[in-house]
Amino acid sequence: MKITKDLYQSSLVLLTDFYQLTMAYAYWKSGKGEQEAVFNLFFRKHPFQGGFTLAAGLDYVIDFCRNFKFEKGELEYLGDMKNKDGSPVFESAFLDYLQNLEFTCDIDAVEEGTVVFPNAPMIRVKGPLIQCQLLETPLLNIINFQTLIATKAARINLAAQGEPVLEFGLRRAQGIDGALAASRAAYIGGCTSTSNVMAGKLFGIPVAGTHAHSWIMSFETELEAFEAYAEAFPDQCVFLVDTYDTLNGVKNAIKVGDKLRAKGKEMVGIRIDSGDLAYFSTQARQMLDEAGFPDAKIVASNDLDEHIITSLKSQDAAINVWGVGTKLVTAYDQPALGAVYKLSAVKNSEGVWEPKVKVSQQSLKINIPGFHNVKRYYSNGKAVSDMIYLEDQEIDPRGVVIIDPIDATRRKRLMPAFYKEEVLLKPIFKKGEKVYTIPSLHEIRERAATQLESLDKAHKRLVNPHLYPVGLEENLHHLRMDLVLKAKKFENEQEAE
Ligand SMILES: Nc1ncnc2c1ncn2[C@@H]1O[C@H](COP(=O)(O)OP(=O)(O)OP(=O)(O)O)[C@@H](O)[C@H]1O
Ligand SMILES: O=P(O)(O)OC[C@H]1O[C@H](OP(=O)(O)OP(=O)(O)O)[C@H](O)[C@@H]1O
Ligand SMILES: O=C(O)c1cccnc1
Repeated sequence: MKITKDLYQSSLVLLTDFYQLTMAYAYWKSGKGEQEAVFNLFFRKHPFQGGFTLAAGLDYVIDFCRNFKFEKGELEYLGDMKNKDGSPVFESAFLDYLQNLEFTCDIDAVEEGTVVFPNAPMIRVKGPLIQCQLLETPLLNIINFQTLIATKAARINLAAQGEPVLEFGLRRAQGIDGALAASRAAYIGGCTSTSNVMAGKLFGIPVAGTHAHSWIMSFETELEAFEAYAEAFPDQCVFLVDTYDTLNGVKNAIKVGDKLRAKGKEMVGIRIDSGDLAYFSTQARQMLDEAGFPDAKIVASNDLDEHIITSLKSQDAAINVWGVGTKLVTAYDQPALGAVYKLSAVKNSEGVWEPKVKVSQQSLKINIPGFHNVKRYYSNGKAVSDMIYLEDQEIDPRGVVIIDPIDATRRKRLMPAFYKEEVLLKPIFKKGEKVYTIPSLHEIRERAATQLESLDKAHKRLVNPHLYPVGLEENLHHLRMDLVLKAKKFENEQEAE
């Protein structure tokens, strides 16, 4: 998949916040540009007040990094930028530096389709400060959106309890790229198909759909419209029955269904797009069954989301297929995932790594220092805990204490030897070379399904989910606390002066 080549004419290096470029310039000018650093991308809170988040977007990140190159047009644009006094913002030697800049970072990341939790790194970038800094905005842009939509899709699919969810969002999505990325993420999250034909072509997602009210309205009668549709698509008839009178629409669908059957064809089903979906679906089911169409599917649409689907299920609605658009692709009712990208270590002039924390008034916002990774422990296929640990830390298989990063009184003792473990950050780039084999979108979707299956249902419920335990390995916890206390002491001393 090539987002840069297929969707855009040029490289995406300027798809960044201006301050990344001004910082890059200042790093370069101060001689720090090549200093090695580590940044981590993570979020602090699950979206939708949920208990899990589903990672998506890494494929775009890989594509972005592989095409990370300042070309002539971009350099000319930057070269033309002027300060208030008319002097150039970026001196030409810096533009020469950018022209020669090759992507040389190490990137480790959780694979797409992995269930992820707050505070644990989803992506770790190690490399020269300038490059790490320039990756911040595009990585956040890509991961925040696709992860948000994949998570929404997973919630909707969980509510549908394995019944097909067709993604219908293109018309209401946030622009062209928003729509395409949303269709991709929705497929990862478990949707069966998309109505977005370009997403089908670009990503290999199955495309599917029914027909609109305009089709019915363009004929004298609904029956004629159904007959003409059956003529064109004898094997793929899903009749939209609610243009005039829903139950009369079902009767017309049955009439055309009988005619199709006489020709050796079967109607696939009907779609209901308005009114009380529980009432009309159960009525329609009864009518279809009595007319000898027990296998005809009932598709429902109309502003559905995970909560309405759950409610319809609790009302015993006879819906088999769910068409979901607006609320899926716009991530209703949480417009953004708040993932951030924070510096966690720099290599000093003696070549020694120095872990870094940003001390904040809110303990929630204190980052995790050092060069760390995440291990997930599984018992009988179920995920039991995630541990964030310093990568060079020996882990005692006989016992390890993990400590909640926000509330240090919440601790858990684990016996790693009892569990199957998975290291979640996988090598993606080494010194700028891709070392990861990108799975197909279908494999990513499979991984998402397996990952969601590995999560206890207490963490998957839509309302008040049980908190999944994620903790800092003891030594990392102490390192973090020491750094925070040191920084606070320094702050206090400065205040006293
Ligand atoms: N039985 C039900 N239980 C819960 N929510 C439902 C039920 N039936 C429909 N809904 C949802 O209620 C919302 C509004 O439905 P409403 O009946 O007002 O739509 P409508 O006005 O008939 O449709 P339209 O405006 O498209 O003609 C939609 O989000 C729909 O999915
Ligand atoms: O409701 P969504 O989840 O976004 O699903 C897509 C909607 O798009 C279509 O409606 P259309 O655009 O014709 O408008 P409508 O609301 O008047 O049916 C379709 O009939 C669905 O209702
Ligand atoms: O195919 C459909 O039924 C469809 C497609 C887009 C939006 N609403 C419905």
